[in-house]
Order: sequence, then structure tokens, then C-alpha cells
Amino acid sequence: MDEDGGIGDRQLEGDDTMSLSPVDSNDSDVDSLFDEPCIPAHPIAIRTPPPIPGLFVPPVFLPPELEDEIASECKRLYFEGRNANQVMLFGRTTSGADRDTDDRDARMGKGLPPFLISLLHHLSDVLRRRIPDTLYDVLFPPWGAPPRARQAIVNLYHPGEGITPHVDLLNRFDDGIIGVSLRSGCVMTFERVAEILTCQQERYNGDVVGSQSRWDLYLPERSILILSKDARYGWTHGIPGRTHDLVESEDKEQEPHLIRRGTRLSVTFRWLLPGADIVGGPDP
Ligand SMILES: O=C(O)CCC(=O)C(=O)O
Ligand SMILES: [Fe+2]
Repeated sequence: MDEDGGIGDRQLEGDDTMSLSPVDSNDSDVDSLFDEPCIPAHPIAIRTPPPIPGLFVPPVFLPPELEDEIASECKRLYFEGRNANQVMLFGRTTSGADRDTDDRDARMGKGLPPFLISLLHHLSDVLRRRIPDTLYDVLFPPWGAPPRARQAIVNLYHPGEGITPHVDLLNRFDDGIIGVSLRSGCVMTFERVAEILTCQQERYNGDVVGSQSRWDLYLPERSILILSKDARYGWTHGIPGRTHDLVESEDKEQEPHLIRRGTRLSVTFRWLLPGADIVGGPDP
């Protein structure tokens, strides 16, 4: 496992451009290989979030105008004319205790650019009734909560690029991570961290968790992903470097679809742990 994911230079997944081969490779009749439709040998990704405690992909999408604004600002400010695929930005939330200086924007993370503050306001509105209250309060601290350092990381992926499976750094980031997908969808894989796979079935906070230790989930363009608890600490997440994703059809009755990746931007918000919030310090 690569624990450095998302920190410093991104660990890019290699370009495993469509390895075209028939799914049923047991067939020894060579002619029939050419009769089969060409289907990449990728697992078929699901569209419904798997039963990993603390993982949420609510059935709600960013409005296209907000996506346009964020994507064009990110490109203009951080990527155009530069050989970069990642930028890290920092803000500090205010507690709201000082009504004179702590306005709504500052409470989201003073220092972050305005378009990311707009994104955070939007996320706080749409997530309010769609995730458990305790998690909502972790992501959007209530009035009077102590100030915290918030990191926004923007990743740019060209088709064929991904990110190596990783757990976001344990000694740098706290619980409660929000990510949005812009301009393109992609498959995100989740793999259970080996050390905690102690038995076939595991209980987590009273929930019975299935024994499946890998899931491939399709994150559509403009979707919102939340990682917390087991999903943040007990599972790696990664994006296979591919130009196409094989995804179950929306009604599950039809054949899976092969979806071409576009150039994807993601914005991920995380809390820096106390002591890890020295801006500009070297990443471990
Ligand atoms: O691009 C994404 O959605 C994931 C990014 C990520 O996992 C990270 O930066 O740690
Ligand atoms: Fe990550």
C-alpha cells in the first residue's frame, strides 16, 4: 500500500490502455476469439455505493454551472501552461464565535479561493439531509466549534492516468474527506487493508459487513464522494490508469457500458491534524 497517496507528487497509475481481450479466455477455438465482441478485461464497475461503512456517494450531482466555474478556474489558475497535475490549497475555518469577523465564507475555510468556498457552501447544503448528522458536523463544524485547518487538493487526470491505491496519510489528515469529480467520471477501486481482514465477516459499529474485499465503483462526473471511518481508515482507494471504464448499465438488465474517460479534475477536502497544518512544510 502506498500511504503517500495524494501528497506531494501524485503516484500515477500507468497507462494501461484498453487491454482488449475477450472476457471468456477459456475458449480454445481461435476463430471464435474474433467472433467475440472486444471487451476489456477489467472488472465491471458498479454504480451503487458498496456496503463499506463510512462511504457515501449520495444520489445528487453538482449543478453543471458550478462544475463549469470550478473546472475553468482550476485550469486557468493552476494548470494552464504548466506541467502540473496537482495543487494543494489551504484554509482555516473560523469558529463563528466572533460575529464581526467570522462570516459564512470564513467559516468554510478562510484563505481558500472563492470558487472553492462556493463549492463548500453548495456541499454543505446538499449533504445536510443526505448523510448522518454526526458525519455532517465533522465535515461542516457547527457554530462555536474550534477553528480547523482545511486542505483542498485539486488533481488533474488525463485519460489513461490514475492514482495508486492508498490510505490518505494517517499522521497528516483527520477523519472526514469529501471529493468531487469534475468533467469526467472514473472507476475508483476500494480494497480492504489486509491487517484488519481478520475473519470472513466483520462487525463494524454493529453493522454486518460483507466479506468482499475489493469493490470497483463508478464515480460519475459531478458526483460527490465521502470517506469516513472504516472507508477512510480500513480501505484503500485508488483509480486505475485507463482510458475506458467498463460499468454496469443503469438498470443492470442491459450489457455493461464501456465509458471513455475524459480529462478529469477532482477536488478533495480534508482536515489537517493539529501540528500537520504548517503550510509549505515538507510532506512526509
Ligand atoms: O481524484 C480523486 O478523486 C482521488 C484523489 C485522492 O485520493 C487523493 O488525492 O488522495
Ligand atoms: Fe486519497
